[in-house]
Amino acid sequence: MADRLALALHSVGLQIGGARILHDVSIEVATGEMIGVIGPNGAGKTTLFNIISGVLIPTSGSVSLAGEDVTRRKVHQRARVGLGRTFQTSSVFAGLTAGENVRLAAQSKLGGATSPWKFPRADDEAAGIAERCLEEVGLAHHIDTEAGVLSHGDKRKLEIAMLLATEPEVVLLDEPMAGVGSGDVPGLVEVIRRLHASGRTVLMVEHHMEVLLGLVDRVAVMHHGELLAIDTPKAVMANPEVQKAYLGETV
Ligand SMILES: Nc1ncnc2c1ncn2[C@@H]1O[C@H](COP(=O)(O)OP(=O)(O)OP(=O)(O)O)[C@@H](O)[C@H]1O
Repeated sequence: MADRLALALHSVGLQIGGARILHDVSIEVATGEMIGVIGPNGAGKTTLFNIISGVLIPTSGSVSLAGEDVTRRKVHQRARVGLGRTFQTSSVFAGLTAGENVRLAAQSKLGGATSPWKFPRADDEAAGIAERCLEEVGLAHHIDTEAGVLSHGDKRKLEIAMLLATEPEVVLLDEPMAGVGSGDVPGLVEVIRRLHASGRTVLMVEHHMEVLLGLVDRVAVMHHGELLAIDTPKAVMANPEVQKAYLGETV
């Protein structure tokens, strides 16, 4: 079983000064599984993503990707092992077209120039990848549209296309629905569902509970820097400890 784990956190902790930010977090994610990460504000969800992606190094415990210990590896080294991530805030270049944005992401993977002023010819490999990835998120018709004029929902899809261009096996989505209008939610949900259906392993922090519960295989609940529960959506929502942690909030 261990060799089929896409991601394993073993007793991960993070202490900053006197503050205990994360404590004893252990999570095993099977290849192809989709996990939702929830928890009240300040519970440690973003910190957890930062530790998985290498932005932060834990002060205790270990992180493995596809069976490889990456605890002390840098962000770009983890990308090489197959980890990709989107952020809460948009990371697209507003002045470039959707196609150019994805080409830049593809070039970073291919090891080419990432400067927007040094595009290789349109028929190169990166351009092909860009077309394929935009197609996968349903944005092929926007290949020549300036990213800045896309709706929030389409910008989120574009970020996912940029992520796909780096060919990740494990994908971290940080609040993909944030700022997205209700009309754009179903389309974005469908893109995330396909991401999962294509066999990729997905971890998603999302406050939009209805969306999250309908998508994921399991839910990890963070509370005060600890993992309170990890189980199926149904079991987690029926868990009295989880309900107590959310007292005063709508689950
Ligand atoms: N560098 C740091 N130094 C001190 N405290 C920090 C640091 N980074 C995070 N924290 C604290 O750690 C806790 C967890 O923060 P984190 O951003 O991971 O929570 P979160 O669950 O993502 O919250 P939200 O839902 O509001 O985004 C918070 O109390 C935060 O103030």
